[in-house]
Amino acid sequence: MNGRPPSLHPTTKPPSPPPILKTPLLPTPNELLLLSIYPITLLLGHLYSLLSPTTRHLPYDPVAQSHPAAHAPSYFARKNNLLNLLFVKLGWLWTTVVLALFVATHPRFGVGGLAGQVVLRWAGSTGVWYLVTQWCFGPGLVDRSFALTGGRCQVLKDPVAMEEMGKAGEVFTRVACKAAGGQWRGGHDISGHVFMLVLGSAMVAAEVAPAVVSWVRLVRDRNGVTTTMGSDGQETDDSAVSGLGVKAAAVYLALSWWMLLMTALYFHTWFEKLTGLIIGLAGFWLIYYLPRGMAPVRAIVGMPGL
Ligand SMILES: CCCCCCCC/C=C\CCCCCCCC(=O)SCCNC(=O)CCNC(=O)[C@H](O)C(C)(C)COP(=O)(O)OP(=O)(O)OC[C@H]1O[C@@H](n2cnc3c(N)ncnc32)[C@H](O)[C@@H]1OP(=O)(O)O
Repeated sequence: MNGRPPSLHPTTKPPSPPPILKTPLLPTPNELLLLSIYPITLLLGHLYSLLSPTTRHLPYDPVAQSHPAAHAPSYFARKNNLLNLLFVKLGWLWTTVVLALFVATHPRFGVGGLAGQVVLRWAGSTGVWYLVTQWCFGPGLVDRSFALTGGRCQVLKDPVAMEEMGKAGEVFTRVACKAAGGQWRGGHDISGHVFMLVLGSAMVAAEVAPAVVSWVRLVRDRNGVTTTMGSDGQETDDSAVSGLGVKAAAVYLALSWWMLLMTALYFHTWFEKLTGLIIGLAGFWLIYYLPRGMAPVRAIVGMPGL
């Protein structure tokens, strides 16, 4: 002890908090919160299906990826439910229609090359969807990965056709297999529903969210009677941010979430849904995050809301 009282103003600085990893290539905390809706929906839906007394004892057909129709626990557990046939099976068409409606009805796309940049981002996402589900220099990636993991089309009704296919060692598609009266079995079947619902809804949300955020800001400003100006200083028109395009997008996003939940509840194994989610998010990252960190690419495709 030197008899001196301890200083009230220590000269050494308190340790600074660890630096937060900030990179344009990763989602911001708010974006992460929104994106977490996908894994949470899949996880809770799947857990419910394992625990629920109504579904857990029902027979499940791993080849059809569903409960047999006679034992379907609900209308949405049947493949021929109307939302599946009209909304998901034509899902990319609806994604395109909703995005086009948004661009056509929102005034911010009237000037500059903004609409062109949305079309470029749409084209990128469409390319990803096409390569994964439809065609990738032959069968799409979903069908290729099925064949690579040991899957084959078994044409049970026609042994000759089956032998021919076996000899050719062809990569068949699920659609062609079903059309030939066969069963697509034995491989890892990435959930196309999860992939497409995640990629399409994330794209629509990313494009439309900035307009809704500016609308929320406008309402808040009005409540405080401060201003009716939008973020760009122009007078903001309510219909521009809550108009037909935004309403269509809201309906589209609600239906996408519902069908994702239904897939989580009644279809596919957990791993097949997980791989659908990972590929869907990877596709979204490729089109919406990678360009953020590459200035020349960003200058061409832009970013939603900027
Ligand atoms: C700002 C934009 C402006 C644009 C301006 C354009 C300018 C350029 C100018 C000019 C160009 C114009 C060009 C436009 C073109 C646009 C692109 C199109 O629209 S193309 C046409 C539309 N086609 C689609 O949309 C197909 C979408 N569907 C698919 O891709 C597949 O069906 C997919 C990926 C959704 C699913 O494939 P799975 O159903 O075969 O496979 P799994 O998801 O693994 O499911 C396995 C089984 O489980 C059932 N299942 C799974 N989840 C289910 C659920 N929730 N409910 C019921 N069944 C479920 C399924 O039904 C399936 O059964 P089971 O094979 O049918 O027997």
